Amino acid sequence: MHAGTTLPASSRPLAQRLPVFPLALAPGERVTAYLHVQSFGPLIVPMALMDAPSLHRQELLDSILISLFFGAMLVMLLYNASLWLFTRDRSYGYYALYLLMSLCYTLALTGFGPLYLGLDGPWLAIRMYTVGGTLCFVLAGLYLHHFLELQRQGGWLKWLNHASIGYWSLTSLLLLLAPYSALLHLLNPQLMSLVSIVFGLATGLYLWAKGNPSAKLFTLAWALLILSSLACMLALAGHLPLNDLTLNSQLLGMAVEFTLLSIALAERINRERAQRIQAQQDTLAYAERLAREREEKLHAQQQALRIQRQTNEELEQRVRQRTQDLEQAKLRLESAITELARLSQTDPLTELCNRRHFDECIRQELCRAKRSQTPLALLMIDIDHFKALNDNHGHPFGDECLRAVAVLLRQFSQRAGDLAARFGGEEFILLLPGTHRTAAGLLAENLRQAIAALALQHDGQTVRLSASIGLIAEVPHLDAGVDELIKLADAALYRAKRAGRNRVVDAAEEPVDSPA
Ligand SMILES: Nc1nc2c(ncn2[C@@H]2O[C@H](COP(=O)(O)OP(=O)(O)OP(=O)(O)O)[C@@H](O)[C@H]2O)c(=O)[nH]1
Repeated sequence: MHAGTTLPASSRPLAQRLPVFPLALAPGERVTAYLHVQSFGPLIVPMALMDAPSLHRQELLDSILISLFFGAMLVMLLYNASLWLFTRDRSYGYYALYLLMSLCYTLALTGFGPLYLGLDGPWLAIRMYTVGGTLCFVLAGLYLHHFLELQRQGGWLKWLNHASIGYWSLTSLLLLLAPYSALLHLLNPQLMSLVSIVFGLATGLYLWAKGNPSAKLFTLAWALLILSSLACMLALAGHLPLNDLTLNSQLLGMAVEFTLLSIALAERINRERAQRIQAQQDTLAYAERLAREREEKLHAQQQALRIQRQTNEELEQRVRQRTQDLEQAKLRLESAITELARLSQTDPLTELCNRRHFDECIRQELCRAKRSQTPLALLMIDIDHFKALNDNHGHPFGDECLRAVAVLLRQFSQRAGDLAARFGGEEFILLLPGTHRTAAGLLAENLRQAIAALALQHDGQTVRLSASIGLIAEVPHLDAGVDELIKLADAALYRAKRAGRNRVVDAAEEPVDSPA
């Protein structure tokens, strides 16, 4: 009879997952049975002789326990595979694959795969066990790399793990192609398993000590797997009692390891979620702070703008005010200048033109008269006996008389271009451009009469004035000068004085009129 996992179930004497050989014995019969054992790897051969009901009871119990184990594995596998699908976090993907490979390995180890899933036949049964086991190390290494973030740790840890992954990948490939027995001495997988397991534990402990939050549960899970595997190995070596517990301790350890690793992943999800929430809160707080700062900046800018606008308005207002002040000052200055100019041209007592202004005007009028060859008349008026008047009635009254004569002079010089000026003392001069001799003589006579008609009151007395007038009126010849003109008028005046005063004398002839 032949039995074993490498045989199809149909070729086995009994369709059992473990090698079972039926023995039909009569009561009290003695038989000698020989068992030839051949294995491609380590094999436990716990021999037992039991009747059919006991075998079925035992098998049922084993199947329930192992099925529970597979069920738990399957649930965790699906759970982690779905987590990977939704999160795309490679830790979940590698862990799900790790569970899948562990499932293959344990299916082969327990004999469930070849028996119930039809995964029998020497090639497949052996590969499920060997390649499933080595791929477990590959995926455990990848899981370790991502779950404990060895990339971030860098250095020797990362490279040792890479080396372990490389070794187990190569072994998996070779085991797919070559028989296990041929590679056994070359690859020494038992020793390398021990090295990898110890490396995993050391890595977990090291990172736990460094404060990696995921390392704690990982280390616990890994340590439990090692302890359970150790218990199984010690039981097999005869150092511990070989019973159902020690025999299946590795499976138990794996179940606890898977559970702890799942919890570790769940804890990581929770931690990462908390970190995400914290990060979101931080981001929110940061965004709020930014918004607040921006608002404050905006407010400050608006305030600065308002202040600037206010300052500008104030400045403009001040500039406007200052411009108005300047305009007014300019106007005042101009009027002051005008007033000054007027004052500089005006005799303060009589408010007629003064001598200086008269000199300027007569020069211009003389030029114009020469250019246009029009007549220019000049009247020199001197109040008679003014000294006596001053002496008799006082100087202030003399001033009043001068002002009264000035009023008359203004009345007699109304045409455009006419100019009445105080020539000095009690002497006045009247410039009449464009006035012919006859008209000038007539005007001089009327003026004389008007002066003579003045009746000024002083101390209850009526004071009368008279004036002598020298007149010249002619179209000036081209060489004529102002001095010459004045001299001629003055000479006529002198003659009027000499002739008895209160009269008009034309420079060109004898006096035109004399008092009666
Ligand atoms: N009140 C007053 N008297 C003045 C002013 N200017 C000159 N006089 C006086 O006028 C007088 C002029 O006298 P005179 O030059 O001798 O001439 P007059 O007495 O008028 O004699 P005749 O001209 O010859 O008729 C002087 O006594 C001056 O003091 C003035 O602004 N106000």
